[in-house]
Amino acid sequence: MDNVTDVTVSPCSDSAYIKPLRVFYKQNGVSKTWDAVKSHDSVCILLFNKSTESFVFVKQFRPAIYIQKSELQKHEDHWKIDTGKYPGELGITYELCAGIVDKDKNLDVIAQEEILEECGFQVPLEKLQRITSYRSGVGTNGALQTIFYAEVTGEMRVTEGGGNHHEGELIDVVEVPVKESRRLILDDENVTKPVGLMFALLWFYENKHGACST
Ligand SMILES: O=c1ccn([C@@H]2O[C@H](COP(=O)(O)OP(=O)(O)O[C@H]3O[C@H](CO)[C@@H](O)[C@H](O)[C@H]3O)[C@@H](O)[C@H]2O)c(=O)[nH]1
Ligand SMILES: [Mg+2]
Repeated sequence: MDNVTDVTVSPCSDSAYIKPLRVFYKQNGVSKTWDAVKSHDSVCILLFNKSTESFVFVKQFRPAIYIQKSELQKHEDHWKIDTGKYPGELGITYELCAGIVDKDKNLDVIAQEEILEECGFQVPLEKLQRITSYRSGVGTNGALQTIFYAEVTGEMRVTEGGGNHHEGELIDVVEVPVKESRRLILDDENVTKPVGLMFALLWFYENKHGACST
């Protein structure tokens, strides 16, 4: 998964996923501009496997994280990244199972499909608990992310997960015992992760921890 080579970066104006835009406006009569990205909303799910008393996370290579941690070298109209100096592992993250809202379906249905596709569990809709929603960014991208919680068991696992291979998704499913996960909230800054994962764990320890035996 971290065997990333031949990295080239170019400007982007015709994406199916994002729209980089420049906003012109007046605030209290003063002219201003702001550069922002319009993108899909998303869902994510904290999955707790009761059979193993572990959280089910996904690990994947994230180009956005990788370019942020690397140095872009200009070559005419594009950039290159030296993968000898900046190896692919820089872009590997631990995340909640998550997916973009790019279909006209209810959020819980999208979450259910994402759990099956990425983690291999068949979860009935009534087992999905909506926790809350929040803006995933405020400076450049204000998309809405809705977070769910679901408890699963070994019997609910129907595939190995791993993402949609037709779309080229390459996802490792990792289970981290509840006992070891607390360090992901504050202590382990070397694990690259989104704030939603940290929030979800705090929510679990605050609201659910008494429900399991650890
Ligand atoms: O530029 C792109 C963007 C997406 N894809 C494809 O689209 C899929 C999208 O996957 P999906 O699982 O639906 O969404 P995520 O990439 O997991 O992103 C969601 O989950 C992330 C983790 O919470 C959030 O940061 C994002 O905002 C949210 O959209 C990818 O796997 C690719 O197959 C591309 O090929 N190129
Ligand atoms: Mg995803």
